Amino acid sequence: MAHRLRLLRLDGVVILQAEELYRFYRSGEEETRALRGVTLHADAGEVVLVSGPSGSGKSTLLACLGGLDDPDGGIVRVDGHRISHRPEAERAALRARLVGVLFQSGNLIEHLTVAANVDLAQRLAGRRDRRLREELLDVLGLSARAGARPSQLSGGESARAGLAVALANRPALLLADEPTGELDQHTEVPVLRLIREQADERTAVVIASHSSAVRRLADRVVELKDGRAT
Ligand SMILES: Nc1ncnc2c1ncn2[C@@H]1O[C@H](COP(=O)(O)OP(=O)(O)OP(=O)(O)O)[C@@H](O)[C@H]1O
Repeated sequence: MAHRLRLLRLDGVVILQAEELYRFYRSGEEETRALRGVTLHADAGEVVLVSGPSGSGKSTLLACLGGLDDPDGGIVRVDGHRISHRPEAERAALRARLVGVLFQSGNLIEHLTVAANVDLAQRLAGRRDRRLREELLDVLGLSARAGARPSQLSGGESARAGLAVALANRPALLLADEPTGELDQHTEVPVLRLIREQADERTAVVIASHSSAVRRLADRVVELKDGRAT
């Protein structure tokens, strides 16, 4: 099985194409050059780790890749669709359909149950797939917690519920910013296993992380330094 999946990963279908991204933050006379010409590609089935010191631009890069932020220069394409340089509503619609986003700040809506959070992610993409929802909750060990609200979840359960939401539409691209940052080694394992399995289903995965377990999982590492990829 592992062999077959490894072969699938080698066929080089480019899912993410980010070319020469620039992002500057300005406030008064101050200018922070968060991204200075970053180019990054990810293939179907590939897990790319974005690594680098604090402030090197990792979160800014991931936000631009998922259309949460718009770069000042350069272009981002996901599965052939340009997601950069569009009005926010268009970026949001493309993101809902093509990109799963798992950020540390959380992607769960507090007043909705875990199941309703997954449903909402599907509705935003114009879909409804109860079976996939049940499958995700089952694989993530959350079936018994489907009716719980985010505030009632442990840290590990929250991370897994966030992943269920990120994967609710079988995204072409999964972006994760420190997905296991608040987890201990024990709870990190199932989250990373599911990310690997998702990649094996041909999703391209880009993860920003300091975790050595994520580094071991990655097929490729891109180092960021002062807004540049080295
Ligand atoms: N909204 C913002 N306004 C102004 N400057 C910002 C903003 N967001 C990020 N920056 C600056 O841009 C640079 C890159 O920040 P970013 O958060 O992308 O780095 P990072 O590598 O993700 O850091 P960390 O590992 O600490 O999360 C930093 O100098 C940061 O202070």
